[in-house]
Amino acid sequence: MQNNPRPLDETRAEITAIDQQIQQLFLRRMACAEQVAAYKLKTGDAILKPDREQYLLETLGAQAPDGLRQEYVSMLKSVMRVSRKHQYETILSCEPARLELTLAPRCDQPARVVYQGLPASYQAQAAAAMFPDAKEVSHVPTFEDVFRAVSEGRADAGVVPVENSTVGTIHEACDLLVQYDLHISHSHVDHIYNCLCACPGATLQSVRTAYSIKPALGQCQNFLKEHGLEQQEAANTAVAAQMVAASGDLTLAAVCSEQAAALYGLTVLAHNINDDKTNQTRFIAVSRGLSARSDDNRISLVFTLPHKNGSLAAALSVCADHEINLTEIHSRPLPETPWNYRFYIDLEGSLCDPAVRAMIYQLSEELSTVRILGSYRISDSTETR
Ligand SMILES: O=C(O)C(=O)C[C@]1(C(=O)O)C=C[C@@H](O)C=C1
Repeated sequence: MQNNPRPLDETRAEITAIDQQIQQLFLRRMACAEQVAAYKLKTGDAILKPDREQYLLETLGAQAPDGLRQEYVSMLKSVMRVSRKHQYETILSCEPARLELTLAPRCDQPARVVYQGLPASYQAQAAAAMFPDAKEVSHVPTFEDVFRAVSEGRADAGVVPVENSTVGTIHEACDLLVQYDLHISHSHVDHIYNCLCACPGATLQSVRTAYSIKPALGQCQNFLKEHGLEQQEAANTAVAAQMVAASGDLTLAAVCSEQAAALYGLTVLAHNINDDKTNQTRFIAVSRGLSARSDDNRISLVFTLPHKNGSLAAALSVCADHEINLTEIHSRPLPETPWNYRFYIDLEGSLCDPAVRAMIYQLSEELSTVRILGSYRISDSTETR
């Protein structure tokens, strides 16, 4: 390092001049990318050419000085990534059918809606808020039953929770989204106010055990621990309420909504016992067939990645290059391949946006498995994500 560094303005003036030169070179390079795109449009050749990229990275990388090789290679990778982006956009604008999307009409008023649990569960409340005019609303014992009912055509939409603001992702729903060929068509966020409820005559002193579905227990950990309550899992908050009511046992309590307490004849011993008073859950509706509308503002994708250095960063950079904002990412382990993951991402936009389509085209060409889980509109004013 120099003891008397050059004044910042002078160095910045030189940087600006260099950046102008780089810009000229960049424009020439992108003009080449357009030529390549025209050639590949005609020949149907793939845009991504890993061998060619590897050759450039190795030969040009070897010419860079040791202390700057990594920096140079990173820059060259970015240049080639945006060169591909430009090619995908160019080709897709000429031939939109390159991105094969079979779209079904969106049904905002499904006749038959199914949810897991029992009436007065949070899912039941979400289903009613999402589809108030449904002709037939049914409930089934498990999340998988919801997916099965929709896939087999016994229901037109299934409502499941996917994420809670306190305990995070509801993994089972995410796994089922991959196992079943269904798509997210609607999304809804509800505030969740859990209460401790027990049979009439019970008190906070008499209850010993709290029953509920695992995420609901997770949302009330501080309260349950402070009151020394043993925690037992039930299939659902409303199932827990019904079970406690049927037992008549003054030592048992359910963590459920006020509505569930009222429906099953329980007394509320403590209102809003959540650790986080802003506790909210996001529900989705799944339907058969992928649908899209121009006023959709969220897209969900799932993909797997090669077990290679930088592959997740490269995939996310593709989203950023197309200026598509990422709102959520999480991963799930891939069964039977330890330490390999499936990635779920939520992005802002609609499948009708040309930029979103170009991004999906690039991802689906460059990653081995990309599935569009849905394009939908975030409907509730509480839904900020
Ligand atoms: O040479 C090609 O086939 C190109 O498409 C050009 C280019 C590049 O920008 O250098 C871009 C994408 C390929 O993966 C390899 C190289």
